Parts: sequence; C-alpha cells; structure tokens
Amino acid sequence: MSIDDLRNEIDIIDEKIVDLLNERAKFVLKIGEIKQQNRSQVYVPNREQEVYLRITSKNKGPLSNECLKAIYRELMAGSLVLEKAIRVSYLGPEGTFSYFAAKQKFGSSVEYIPARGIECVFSDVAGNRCDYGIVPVENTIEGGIRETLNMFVKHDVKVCSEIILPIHHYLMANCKKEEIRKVFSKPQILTQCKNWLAVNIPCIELIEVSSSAEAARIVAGAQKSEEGRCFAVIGNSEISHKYGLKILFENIEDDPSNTTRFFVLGKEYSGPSGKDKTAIMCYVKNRSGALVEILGPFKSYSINLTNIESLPTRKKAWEYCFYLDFDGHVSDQNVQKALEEISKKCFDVKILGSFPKGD
Ligand SMILES: C=C(O[C@@H]1C=C(C(=O)O)C=C[C@H]1O)C(=O)O
Repeated sequence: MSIDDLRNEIDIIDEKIVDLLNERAKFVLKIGEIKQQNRSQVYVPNREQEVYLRITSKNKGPLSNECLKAIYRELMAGSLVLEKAIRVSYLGPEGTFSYFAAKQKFGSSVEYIPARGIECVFSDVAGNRCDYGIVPVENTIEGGIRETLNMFVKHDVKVCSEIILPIHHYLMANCKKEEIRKVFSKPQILTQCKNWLAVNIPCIELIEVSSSAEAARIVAGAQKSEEGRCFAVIGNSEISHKYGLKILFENIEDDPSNTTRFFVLGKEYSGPSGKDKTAIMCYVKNRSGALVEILGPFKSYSINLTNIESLPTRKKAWEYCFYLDFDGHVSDQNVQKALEEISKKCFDVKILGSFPKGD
C-alpha cells in the first residue's frame, strides 16, 4: 500500500472515531440531565478512574496506556463541560505548576481562573465562585505545604481528587550562563535547586518572587535594559515559550524524583474507586499520649498512614490539630471502625475527603 492509500484508511477510521465520540457525548448529555435533576456533582473522579482502568485493561496496543489515558483525559474534560460550564480556580498566574496540575486533570475545555493565593482558591470554592480549586499539598523535598493544610482549619471545602505532578525546573535567560547577574523564582523553587545553583552559578544574586510565572514576567519585561538582559528565571519549560526566554539548562532540580501532590477541592466527597485515599483533620485533647491514641487504630485496622502533620488550631495558643491522610475510603469497613475509635479520642474529627489515589 502507498502512503496515500494508508492515509485514506486513516481518514475512514477518523470519520468513524468522530461519530463514535459524538455518540458517547450524547450519553454524557443524558447523564448530565439526570445529574441536574438530582443536583449532583458533574465531575465524578471515581467514575473517571473506572474509565481509565477499563480502557487500559482493554488496550491491546500498539498505543501505550499513557497515550490512551491522555486522550481520555481530554475527552472526559470535554464531556464535563457538555454537562455544565465548569470554572476551576488555581494558584496563578498562568504558567505555575498549579496551572499545569489543573490542566492535567481538567484538560483544555474548562474555564481556568487564576487566584492570587492559596487562600483565594479555597474561598473561590467555598464561596461558589468556582466549581473546583487546585492547591499544592505536599512536595517530596519540602514535605507538607502548610499554607494549604492550614486553610482546611478555616474553610469548609472537600477534597475530591488528587493529582501527582513530577516537577522539573529549567533555567531560562536570553544571555550566556557567564553573563547571568540575577536569578528570579519563587522561594521553594530556589530551595529545590540550591545545590545546582551553588555549583554552577555560585555567588549570583537570588531574588524571591511570588511565583515562577511572575519571575518570568519580570525577566521578560527587563530584557531591553543592559542589566535586565542578564536576568534569568527558574521555572517550568512552558514559561520559555510564553515569555520568549531560552532554556539554558534542563532539569536543574537537586532531586530528580521531585514530585508535588495537588488536591482538587470541591463541595462533595468522591465515591469509592477501589484504590482511594482519605484525608482527615483531628482536633486532639491536650493531654499526654493523645497522638499515640489516634495512631493506634491505624495499626489495629491495618490502614497504611501516608502523611501526618501537626498544625496550630488558631483558636488557642499552643493548641494543635493533626492533618492525616491514609489509604482507604470512608465507606470501607476498616476505615469506618478506625474513625469511630479515633473520634472517641478527639474533640472533633473532620473528614476532608475520600478520593481516588493519584498516579
Ligand atoms: C459522564 C459522566 O460525567 C463525567 C464525565 C465522564 C466521562 O466522560 O466518562 C466520567 C465521569 C464524570 O466526571 C459520568 O458521571 O458518568
């Protein structure tokens, strides 16, 4: 067969795919109508997880599972907006890792609203200005993002999904490495590249700004001046296209396994997917052994604890609560039993969410 013949075959298949996609979309619209009658959430993370598992288990190749998942990610995001216009708040501006985490989950069909800070993302969701919000919750190098965890004490929102994003940093500038005079980025990024900076461009002034996207905006804006031409920025590679900066060095993070977890905030818990996590906040009684008492049930019911952080309650000085997340769903029997026991040892236990485990 010639290339033209083979392309003809592809054209015929593409027509069938388009018809099938729209046939699928008609069923999505019907589901959307039922959800509207029941006033239920349009985004159903556990169902999406089920779809991913189904399509990858049916996959006979040659396309990879990753490729199929990426196609379906965009397809399901496109389906969501057929059911309802979706607004997603994220820690802005455009080009931050939160932005890419948001796009990884919701694709390119929803409306993205950049928020000025983590608290604004929480209040956008709590105040119904947005349907969902994306916030960073934990980084493999720096641990829990306290600003996010603290907000759960203050705002009434639920965690409905999690996103795992590998983090790679790039050094971008429009001058040579030897000419760099200042490096702009957000404090956490500069910390994550500390050793690389010390070895490769020692004694250069490091300037902390609110986000890597803001750093890129400053550096791009300063390009016309003699001094500004020697400014560099550290951030993700997408910034380089948007702000016309050249990538000088790739993957300069000190730890190549650098990964950040993000939460999708919403108004409802997600149903069980079979591979879930649960996040809770425990307000403990201030007495000796209080922490041991809340950890005991995890051992008794064989529940794998995945994170624990202590946070000030902000109600009384030196009074703390604990953020915990663990494997399992609130509807699992062992989780219910453990939570029952933990509740007896605490003033209050707030279930922040049960959601499909990110991969
Ligand atoms: C169609 C649905 O709504 C959304 C779209 C989905 C899809 O396109 O398969 C899956 C889950 C929901 O986020 C549904 O709930 O089944």
